[in-house]
Amino acid sequence: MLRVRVASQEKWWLPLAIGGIAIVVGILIAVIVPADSLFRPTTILVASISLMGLGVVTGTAGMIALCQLSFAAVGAWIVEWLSVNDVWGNIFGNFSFVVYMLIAGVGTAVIGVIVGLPALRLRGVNLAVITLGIAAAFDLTLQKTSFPALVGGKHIARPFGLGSDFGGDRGIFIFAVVVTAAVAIGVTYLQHSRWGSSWKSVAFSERSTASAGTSVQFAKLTAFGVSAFLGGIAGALFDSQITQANYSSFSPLQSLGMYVLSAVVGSHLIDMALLGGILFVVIPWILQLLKVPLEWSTVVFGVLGIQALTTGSNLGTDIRNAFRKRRGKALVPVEVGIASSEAVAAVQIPRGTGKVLLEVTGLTVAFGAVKALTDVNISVEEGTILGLIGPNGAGKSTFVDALTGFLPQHGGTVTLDGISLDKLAPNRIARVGLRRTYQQDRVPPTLRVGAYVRFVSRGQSSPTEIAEILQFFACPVASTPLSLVDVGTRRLIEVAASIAAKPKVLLLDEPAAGLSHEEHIAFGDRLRQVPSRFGVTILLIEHDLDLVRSVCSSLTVLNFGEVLATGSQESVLSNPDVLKAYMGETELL
Ligand SMILES: Nc1ncnc2c1ncn2[C@@H]1O[C@H](COP(=O)(O)OP(=O)(O)OP(=O)(O)O)[C@@H](O)[C@H]1O
Repeated sequence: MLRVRVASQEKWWLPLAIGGIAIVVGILIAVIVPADSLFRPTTILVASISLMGLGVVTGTAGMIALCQLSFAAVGAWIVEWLSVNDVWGNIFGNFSFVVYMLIAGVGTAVIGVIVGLPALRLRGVNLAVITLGIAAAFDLTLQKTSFPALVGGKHIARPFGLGSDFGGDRGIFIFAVVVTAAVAIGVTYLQHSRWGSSWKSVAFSERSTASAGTSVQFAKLTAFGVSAFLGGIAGALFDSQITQANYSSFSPLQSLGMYVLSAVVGSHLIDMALLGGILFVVIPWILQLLKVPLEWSTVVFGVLGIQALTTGSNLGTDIRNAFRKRRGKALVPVEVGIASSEAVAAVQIPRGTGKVLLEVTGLTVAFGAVKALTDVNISVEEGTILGLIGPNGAGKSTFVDALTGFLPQHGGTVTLDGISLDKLAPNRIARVGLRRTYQQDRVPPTLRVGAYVRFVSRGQSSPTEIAEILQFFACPVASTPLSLVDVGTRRLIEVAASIAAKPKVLLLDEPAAGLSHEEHIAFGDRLRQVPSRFGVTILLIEHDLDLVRSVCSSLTVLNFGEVLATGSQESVLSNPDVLKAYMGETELL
């Protein structure tokens, strides 16, 4: 289910308030500015809506889509067909255009989801080529078939019975203001919803998105669907303005220009989408005034695009960072502050309940000729912390990948609390109750701490519980942007978020990497409490043997992909084979 929640609980009303103010300002502009000067401002709003859609799929979800104006064309086509045939005019009267516009949005969203299907397999340039190809195909089709109003030699009726005179232009502008404000409010809430978090997560790491229990396919397709919906609404609104569409308004080249603008300004930010809308209309207009051929606007957009894509930044983020700097809130590492206390240090190494929760039997993984794991058998007892150690390349991370569904071709079986995980996709495995963290940083910096933890925990913990877990691991408060947090702390937040998901078993892949030795000890003190305090059983992969000694109920050693020893800490760490396997590292033992 889609749950909407803005970053700061107290400020859920803010987008509504800003939207309301924007509508009032828009009406004032409509009253003050002569009606015959409102055509371009209306087009700016239409372009802004289209850019907000592009901001979702490109700026937020990180996918290249070069067919946004094709979506607008689809929206315009649907609205024209419904209007020309006056399908429900007698039912909805003056409001029928609004109904047609919504239908156009939904219809275009369906097309958007279909167009988004290649994105499930393709990325980067390949996806760009496909979406540009789709734009070209739409363009050719529209050239051949044209729009219903043009074909019938008609103009569609404007909404609310507005005429095509200047008074009507004023009304259309006010209508466009209201629609733009509604879209901006909707996009803002969506960006802060679970969908929005999944888009930001998938842009940063598809693997960690799946590990958080979210379907990568769903995240990508919803981004395409929402983007196309907004494209369709923009197209329909444009039609209400011009009353008869022509294919030349939706060319692939203009879609390309719009993509570039979106990247340059950062149109996932609402104010920047508005700025993009202004540039989209004003640049060709200035060229027209200067009597420069309009095609040159494409060159201007191209130059801006090269600048944006090569620097990897956008105007919106740069402006916000500059403001932060001015207000003394520049990018500074947030202090971790995780420290040992005597009370915490006194907590004993956890003892299990005797029940086997995770059972791995005969796990075998080969990468071509390299046998990464051979017939590995491991069982993890409920309520314990099992340490999985071994030299570099022993197969520890491969073990975690295989268990969590990222190596589906593995041999052997894995059961969690009696449920077979063998045929399940990574996001299903996470939902069944086997979670993992990563050796590399996979925490999306575009989210805030609280939004990230809510996204990963999938509603398993209340806001109070989340605040408690964050405090327990000395993580920054929920409102902190993750981009301000150093990598070591981000890994702690990843652990805290995974615990907030209340999995049955959590696989931690070197969770303390990036922390100082003292922080390692303090982290170990917290970790020891996790099984009893949060009911989460842990399998810990760790090179720091001080940490391993301080938390693990038992140990398993992997070497060359095979289990070398398993049992209590004392028996394993004094095993001569283990000492030999570590060789140069024996002083560690
Ligand atoms: N995608 C892959 N393709 C080919 N070989 C791989 C792949 N992933 C891992 N391996 C090989 O499998 C073996 C086990 O690697 P793995 O990363 O699981 O070890 P590890 O114990 O986690 O090492 P480290 O402690 O350095 O993280 C190594 O020989 C590695 O080179």
